[in-house]
Amino acid sequence: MQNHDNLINGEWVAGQSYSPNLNPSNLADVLGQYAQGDAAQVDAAVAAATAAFPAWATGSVQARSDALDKIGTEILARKEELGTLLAREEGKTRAEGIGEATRAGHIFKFFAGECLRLAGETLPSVRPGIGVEITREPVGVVGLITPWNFPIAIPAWKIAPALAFGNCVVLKPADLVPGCAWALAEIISRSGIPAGVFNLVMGRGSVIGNALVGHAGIHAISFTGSTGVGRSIALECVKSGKKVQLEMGGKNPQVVLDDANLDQAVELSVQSAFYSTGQRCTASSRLIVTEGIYPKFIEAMKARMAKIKVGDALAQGTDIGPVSSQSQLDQDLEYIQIGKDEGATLAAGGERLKLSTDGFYMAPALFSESAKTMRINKEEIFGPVASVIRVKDYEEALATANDTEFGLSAGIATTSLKYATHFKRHSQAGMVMVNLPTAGVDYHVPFGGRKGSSYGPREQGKYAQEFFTTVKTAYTQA
Ligand SMILES: NC(=O)C1=CN([C@@H]2O[C@H](COP(=O)(O)OP(=O)(O)OC[C@H]3O[C@@H](n4cnc5c(N)ncnc54)[C@H](O)[C@@H]3O)[C@@H](O)[C@H]2O)C=CC1
Ligand SMILES: O=Cc1ccc(S(=O)(=O)O)cc1
Repeated sequence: MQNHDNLINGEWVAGQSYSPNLNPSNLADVLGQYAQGDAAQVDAAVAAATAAFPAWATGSVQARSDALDKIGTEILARKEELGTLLAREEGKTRAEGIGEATRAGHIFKFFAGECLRLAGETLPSVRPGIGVEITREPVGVVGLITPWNFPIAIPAWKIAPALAFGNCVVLKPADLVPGCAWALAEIISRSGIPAGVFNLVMGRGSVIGNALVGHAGIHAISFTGSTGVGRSIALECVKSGKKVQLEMGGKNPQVVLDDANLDQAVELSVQSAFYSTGQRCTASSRLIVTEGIYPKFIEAMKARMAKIKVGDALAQGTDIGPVSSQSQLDQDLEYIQIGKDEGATLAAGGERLKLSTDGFYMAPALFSESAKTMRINKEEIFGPVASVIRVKDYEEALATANDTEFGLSAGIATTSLKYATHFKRHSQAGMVMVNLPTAGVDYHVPFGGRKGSSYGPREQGKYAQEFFTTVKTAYTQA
């Protein structure tokens, strides 16, 4: 069984101990042993990044661009292998895994271009004879803390802009899925980037994540994960004056109006509620349906859900793989019980499935007759569980959609231009979809939410420079 080490200052460094990386489709399948680092390794990684920073920050942008392009090219060339690894360690289907690896490759190539386009401004001063230049400089050494649900795309979409804009990186991936992050680090280690510019320290959040957040040598933290951890990280960062960016939970609404195309509304609801096992921050978990279409919608959803094949993530024909871990499965099943106890009707699914391999399988669940005040409609479940809320009309649908502490993505299924236009303007979400699933975003445009979903500048696209650079204003007397 291969040991996978941490990458610090260009060297592979053994962990204090090693943890097995288990396949959630088949617990008998162990992908390998992955290093558990400690606070001393975080210190060493930050020291290496600090030493590498001056040359990287002021060096050739062509060299940065070439390295990012090379990383993207290798990921794309190996997308099937990496996608298979991803499916094996996280449990999304192989097709979804290959799609995610492809996204990661495109992200590196996108930022290979972006680093050449980083622009400033020159303005006349209000005082005669003086010029003003506004430029962007890297922030410094950044800590990137990533979750388990997108094990290659989320590391990619934090690493690529960080490096493109001249920062040095310490990546701490989710303990549950270190395999893709390690494979990415291995590719980056051969890209021509100098030692210390990129470092990988695997291990527990409470050890490695905590040490990174509290480290005086870290200038900024970019985090994706749960709301509780995100908020505690933000507090620590504010105390020590670090820049911070958080992508956290969602309770994304999918509105379906009477005038919607029923087949399309059902398909996009199934896609965004249940695909990737519902483990996407952009998944729809509240299906808000006007009363004229409600009965037909419930029946059509049940019929469509009966065709979903839950199975081994690597098997041909699987639509939905397992839940990622025992604790996530326990959480999902607990919410099924909570929904029943609250009086919602379990219209389909929700049971633990025993298949031919020992994995964390459950049938996607749909609650009907649910109320917006129920816990299943207020708290992020992060599994293949959705509930339908019946509303009178568009106005009630919009108010219900916005009645949440989160605001990541929101969707509407309608053939009315009037309602679509109004929803785009009045939804309190950072990303709005018309006749499209709430999950399914492009890699080259901003990603992020409002209210409790996100904090700090947007990720992705050219907007990523807001977080990974700092602005300097320079005055010159001619
Ligand atoms: N919005 C999203 O994309 C995601 C949301 N979640 C939500 O979070 C719940 C728990 O999942 P977890 O993997 O446990 O998420 P988490 O928020 O605990 O972990 C996310 C990352 O933060 C690290 N971390 C944990 N504690 C830390 C600390 N004290 N200081 C610094 N870093 C720390 C973890 O090791 C991981 O790398 C899920 O059930 C789901 O509801 C989880 C993953 C992604
Ligand atoms: O990498 C994060 C990520 C990638 C994709 C999506 S979506 O499924 O396309 O919405 C969400 C987050």
